[in-house]
Amino acid sequence: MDRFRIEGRQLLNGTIPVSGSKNAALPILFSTLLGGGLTIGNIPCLRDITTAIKLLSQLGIQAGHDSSRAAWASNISFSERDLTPTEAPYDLVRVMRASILCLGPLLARRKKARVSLPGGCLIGARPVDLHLHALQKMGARISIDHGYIDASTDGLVGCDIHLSYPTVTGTENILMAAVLASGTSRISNAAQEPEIADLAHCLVARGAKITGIGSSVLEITGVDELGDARYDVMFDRIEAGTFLVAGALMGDPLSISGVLPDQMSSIIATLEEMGAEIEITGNRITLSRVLFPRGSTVMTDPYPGFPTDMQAQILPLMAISTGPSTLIETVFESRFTHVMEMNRMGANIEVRGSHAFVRGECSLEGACVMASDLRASAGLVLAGLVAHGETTVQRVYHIDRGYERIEEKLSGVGGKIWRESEEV
Ligand SMILES: CC(=O)N[C@H]1[C@@H](OP(=O)(O)OP(=O)(O)OC[C@H]2O[C@@H](n3ccc(=O)[nH]c3=O)[C@H](O)[C@@H]2O)O[C@H](CO)[C@@H](O)[C@@H]1O
Ligand SMILES: C=C(OP(=O)(O)O)C(=O)O
Repeated sequence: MDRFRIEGRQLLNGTIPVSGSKNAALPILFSTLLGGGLTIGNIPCLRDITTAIKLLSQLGIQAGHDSSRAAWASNISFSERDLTPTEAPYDLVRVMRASILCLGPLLARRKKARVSLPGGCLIGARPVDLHLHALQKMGARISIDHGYIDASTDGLVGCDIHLSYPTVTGTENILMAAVLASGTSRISNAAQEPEIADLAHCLVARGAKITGIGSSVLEITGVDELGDARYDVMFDRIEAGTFLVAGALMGDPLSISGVLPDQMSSIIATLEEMGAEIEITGNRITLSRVLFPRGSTVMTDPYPGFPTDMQAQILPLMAISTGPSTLIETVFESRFTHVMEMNRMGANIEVRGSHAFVRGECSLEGACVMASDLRASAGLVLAGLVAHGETTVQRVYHIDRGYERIEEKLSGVGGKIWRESEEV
């Protein structure tokens, strides 16, 4: 197990290139189960991506290279080798919930799937009932057996699906299933996250018929098969937002490059409200540290709202602000595990239900803290960057799920952050 050691209060100056998006790359990777050959570019080197490629290989999808870290390439070609396997086992689903994304494609292409139930996690219960109801409506027979979703069909049939909540992976699973279903499907109240549009554009490039991309109503007319294509994954909005907060904390100035600023408006607006002066030039965003950040009220929401995947990262800025802030988490019921650790660094945050009340005016101090999930880890790294003295963030395997070489990217702009092996 690795940990990060961070020497705080170093000014960050320069440009950080933003990597390909984890949450766009994963559904695109699982879409290879729909058939056809696909070369994917701009794939980030992340633990979740290697897990996905391992699962795909067990499901008969061949990656055109050795996907180990040492031999990593950001362009990888995928092709179908064997259409018989249909099981996503617990040991892989357990380490990555997004494995549920193989359910829709497997059912559509192979008419059968056995996928371990992902179960709850530290950020909330995270059921998949909306995925299952929609697939049942399309003609899947589904039962739960010893912790596994057992699904089969004689052929999926397009239909109207209204989602009672705009679930992200739910929308992606249904979209992928509908692409090979017979007839037309209409998904209303679909999630509108840009990563879903990225998946849809990739499917269209392979011959899928989808309209309404980027909106809350998707219409899909099924096709018999998908063709070959090459597709580059979009930038990671959450990685980009994380570095923007680093800029607001310690930028001198700090830029991020390779982004579409329009897709980051809620994060940019929040930072501006807190006092950041943000300059946007093409696909680059620049800001400097905010000497006296203002407190704010931020509520997480589905896109285009403020992303829940950014709430742990905005907290250190709130903690040092000149006035109080309130952070309201509406997407997941228990996504505040980082608060206790931030309080150990001197923050003054009180959680009551879905609300975190941040007193502000704190001077954060380095401490030994423990990461409990992916974004919690990122929030603790940011707290370490602005804290006085040394911070140690333990269990950084969480951050390796979703941030590509974060310590190298931060060191490259002047941060003092080192990866060390943790003694167990
Ligand atoms: C791999 C990926 O893209 N992960 C993202 C995806 O997760 P994920 O797709 O799991 O998140 P959802 O949008 O599905 O979940 C949002 C809310 O809906 C609830 N829900 C969801 C499905 C369902 O069948 N029933 C149900 O009740 C969940 O418990 C949660 O409270 O979107 C989240 C919300 O933006 C992000 O935090 C995750 O980073
Ligand atoms: C919660 C996240 O990922 P996942 O849905 O894969 O757990 C995340 O990216 O912050």
